[in-house]
Amino acid sequence: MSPRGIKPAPATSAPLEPGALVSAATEPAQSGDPHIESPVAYDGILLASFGGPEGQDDVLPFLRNVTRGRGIPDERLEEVAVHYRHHGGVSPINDQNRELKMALEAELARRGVDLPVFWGNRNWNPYLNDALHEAYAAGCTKLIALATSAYSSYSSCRQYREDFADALEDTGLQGVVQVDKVRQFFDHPGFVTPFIDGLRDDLASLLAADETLALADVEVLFTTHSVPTDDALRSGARDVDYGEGGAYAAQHLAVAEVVAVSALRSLAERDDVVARGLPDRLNSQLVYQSRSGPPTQPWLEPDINDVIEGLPSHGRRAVVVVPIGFVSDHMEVLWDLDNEAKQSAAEAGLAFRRSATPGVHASYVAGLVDLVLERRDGVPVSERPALTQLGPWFDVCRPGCCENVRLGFKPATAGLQP
Ligand SMILES: CC1=C(CCC(=O)O)c2cc3nc(cc4[nH]c(cc5[nH]c(cc1n2)c(C)c5CCC(=O)O)c(CCC(=O)O)c4C)C(CCC(=O)O)=C3C
Ligand SMILES: [Fe+2]
Repeated sequence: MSPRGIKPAPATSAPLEPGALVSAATEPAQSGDPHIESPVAYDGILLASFGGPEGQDDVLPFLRNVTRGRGIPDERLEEVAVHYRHHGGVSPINDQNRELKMALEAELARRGVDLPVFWGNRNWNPYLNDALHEAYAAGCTKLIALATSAYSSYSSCRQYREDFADALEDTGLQGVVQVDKVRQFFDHPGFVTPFIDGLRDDLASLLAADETLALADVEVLFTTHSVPTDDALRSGARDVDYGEGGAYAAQHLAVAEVVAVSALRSLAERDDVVARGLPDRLNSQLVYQSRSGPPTQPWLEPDINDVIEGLPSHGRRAVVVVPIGFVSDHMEVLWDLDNEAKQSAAEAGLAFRRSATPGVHASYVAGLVDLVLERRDGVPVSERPALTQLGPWFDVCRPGCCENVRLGFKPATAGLQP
């Protein structure tokens, strides 16, 4: 799929202060400019991820890391641990990142780009501290980070930036090593294309498996991680109203629309599909999964399982779940979708497909390299690919971006303070 709609910034729905786009960037991440349009001599890539346990003995220490500072008792953590216990205490996420690192290295080599990749996690081995030590030992002091998280929210944006600042302090490398971060890439064609391909293939496969089924009988559920509504409202930039659910929801809704329209357009080229009747639009909606936190705390809704349960009363006979919030098949996908959502669909008598995540899809890997090079080379904003009106997102996070009021202010790299 070729990138459609490469268009000039600024985004209509994310107004900036007057003059904010006039870029005279000499100072990368400390600049007041949201986009850096002059080259920066990065000498390494920091692949930053969540991390996960790799055996039963790792599970509790890992969960204590994830929830540190929030005083959650071990017996409550054991409830969450069930998902990991069931899979031998092993999260698939680390192997997925090992594969991604190798795929990035291969793509960089193919393009003749001489940038080493250092991998570090927020919550498990290898930690961000390890990656920074490794980078510094290799002589690298200007790092551009790729976090395995595409959207704007505390968990998917700011928490990474805070943890970079923390790791720089821990390692004594503050002021020695610079850590910038590529823009949130929710609407980058490299990230979106695998979902379009996946939805197209899953719809075609549902039709092939049941000759009485039409596209009008199918509901497409675009799913992402629920977050506290407080966090969602503060996602993006302070002083910009992105509507209910903040930038987090707005970005997902915009991506869902692109994926639905593009998959349908691509199915319209297939005679076997057209013969079964082509609707003007797919039936689709955005749903949320994997909520945690106390029941009294509002999180984004509706929950995917509640929605699946109600689908038969709307005449649906099949469901395709498209995990647009996730970059790979980690535990949230394996447990909450391939296990729970699939079960909900079976109970509702619905045929079920779960679309692929980007993983190491060639377009995703190439897109991540493009994101690094657009910063290294200072590609003008008008030439950066973005499939929604919200992007291309900021290189330098705006003041207050994705802040967390419960945890309070913490220093962060790659953005403007506070
Ligand atoms: C938006 C978002 C993403 C998507 C972006 C991205 O992909 O990064 C994500 C990813 C992930 N979340 C993961 C695991 C966990 N997340 C937790 C807790 C939480 N996540 C949240 C949000 C998100 N999380 C939130 C708001 C909380 C509550 C914390 C609070 O109350 O402030 C907890 C604690 C226990 C619990 O609360 O359930 C665990 C164990 C794993 C690893 C999976 C594996 O091992 O394969 C991954 C990739
Ligand atoms: Fe999470």
